[in-house]
Amino acid sequence: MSTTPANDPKPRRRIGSLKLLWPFVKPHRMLAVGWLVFLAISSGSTLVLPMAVRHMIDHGFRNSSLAAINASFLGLFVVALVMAFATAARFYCISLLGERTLAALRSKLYAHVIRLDVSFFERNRVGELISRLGTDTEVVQALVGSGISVALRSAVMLIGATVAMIWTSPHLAGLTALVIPAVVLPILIFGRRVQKLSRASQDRLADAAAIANETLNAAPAVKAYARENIETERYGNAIARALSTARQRIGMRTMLTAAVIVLFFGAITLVLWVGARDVLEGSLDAGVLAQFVVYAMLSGGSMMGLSDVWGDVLRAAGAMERISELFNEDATIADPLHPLALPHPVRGALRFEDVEFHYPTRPDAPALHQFNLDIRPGETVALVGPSGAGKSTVFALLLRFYDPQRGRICFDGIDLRAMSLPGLRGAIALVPQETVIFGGTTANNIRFGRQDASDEEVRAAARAAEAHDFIQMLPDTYEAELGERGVRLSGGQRQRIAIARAILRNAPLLLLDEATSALDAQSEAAIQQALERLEKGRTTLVIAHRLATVQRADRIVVMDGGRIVAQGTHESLLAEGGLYAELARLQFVA
Ligand SMILES: Nc1ncnc2c1ncn2[C@@H]1O[C@H](COP(=O)(O)OP(=O)(O)OP(=O)(O)O)[C@@H](O)[C@H]1O
Repeated sequence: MSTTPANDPKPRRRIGSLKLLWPFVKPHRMLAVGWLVFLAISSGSTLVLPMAVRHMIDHGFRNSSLAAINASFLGLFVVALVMAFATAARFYCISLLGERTLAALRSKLYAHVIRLDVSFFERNRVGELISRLGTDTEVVQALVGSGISVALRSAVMLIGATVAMIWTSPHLAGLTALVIPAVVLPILIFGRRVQKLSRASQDRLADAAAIANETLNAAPAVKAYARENIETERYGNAIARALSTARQRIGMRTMLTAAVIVLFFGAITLVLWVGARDVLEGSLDAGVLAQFVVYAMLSGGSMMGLSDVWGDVLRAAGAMERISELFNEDATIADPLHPLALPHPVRGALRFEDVEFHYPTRPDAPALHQFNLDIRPGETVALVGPSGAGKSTVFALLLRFYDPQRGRICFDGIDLRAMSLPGLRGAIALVPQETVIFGGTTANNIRFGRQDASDEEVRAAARAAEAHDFIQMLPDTYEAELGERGVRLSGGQRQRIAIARAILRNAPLLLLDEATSALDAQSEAAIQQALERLEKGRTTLVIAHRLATVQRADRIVVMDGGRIVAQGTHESLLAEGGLYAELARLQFVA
């Protein structure tokens, strides 16, 4: 996903990526229109000011009647009032437009990313994604909320002041035009370099953010291995790389700014010098020269505003390009055009037909090989085998986190790929090896299993999962805040929350991945009963490392190296000897 500056696309295409912003700006175009109107008013009133200056110099002071002076200054004040109001209104419109655009962009980006395949999250570091949601969108907001405003205002002022300069003195304006290329050229040359460096520095920052995210999330592990110094150095190096790119960018921009100012004021001084000689010769009015000077200053200021903002435009274009890369990522695991629904009621028959599968990141290492398995409705099947045998992979394929490269998997006779994802996943309850607890109350954490469950149902599920007792001991019981900023649960407690979720989900297919591994013997015995009740009447696949779980199963499937090497009951497999007997002898302890 990260692109090296060396293969950067052409700047024109880069700037073109800003077009992608339009759908986010469009719903708020009235703000943009309001902004344009106020921009016109404020720019207009600014352009009127020099005329008032000329008027005062040419007439006001010479025929110094008090009434005329009063009128001049009152006029000036009114123009200033209009300018103030229009400027404030313009600021309001554009800032709000920026915020709204950013909010819409962030929401849409998140909604897109969260739907991407599981493999996408394996290929990309979460820290980097968070940086895109944060930093990149902020850069874009800076452009929409102020950069574009400065750019357009400067452009309008530049055009207005230029026209006014020509109108004031075509002779001096012509001279000015001759020296303009000397000012514009450096902007173009340095601008391109600034833009390349902008993108590179954003990339480096995202790298650093990814490291921080990874290590801060695993702070206990870092401490346990006393790696604070090593990690600090790693992060420091990443920041140093970001800093060095940023320094190059700042250096380039500094040169750009200096060059523009020197060249511009050089040009203005030259023109003024000629104008002053004209005044001395009597071919030019002093008032006209004064008016021309003010317009020239205005156009100079605008020009600088433009050169300043050009860097922002390029930065935002770079950021938008990175954002659009994310938008261009498509989920390959997606709903078919005309999804088939599971029968009513769901029976729960599963069938793996000649399944071949390797993880996208490991094309040379098949995780499942010639995998064939038929599971009857309501059957409880235990998957056993050494670590890395492919047991969790069977679950990942059933959940359609990945599609097999060959063969097919059917649920009640329907190929998983022919179903909608919510249709398929809605029929599955998973108790994973690692339970994730989200920020929120205990009740809502259990409700993760089924959003619309009532408080009563949540409690009943907790009771059945043997979680009620420990929840009662929490401060605020079911309303206790869990997760990062709340109560931390033990491994066994988390596992019981996960089981409660599965109970609440009440799905026809139950996937238990070492569901009781973190429990003590007493809780496990109680939970085994709860699970046994839960398994009644639904198809259950259990990944088991423990004898107790395995003996409960109707059938045991022994896996090794991505294949099924034996299957049967506990007794028959023991009698057969082989891998199962060996595992049983070791009590399945992995
Ligand atoms: N996301 C992944 N990307 C690449 N390879 C993976 C991924 N997950 C698992 N593998 C590989 O696929 C093979 C099967 O892994 P799997 O997790 O299915 O084994 P398992 O039998 O569940 O092991 P365990 O009992 O240790 O959990 C292993 O060689 C593993 O390294």
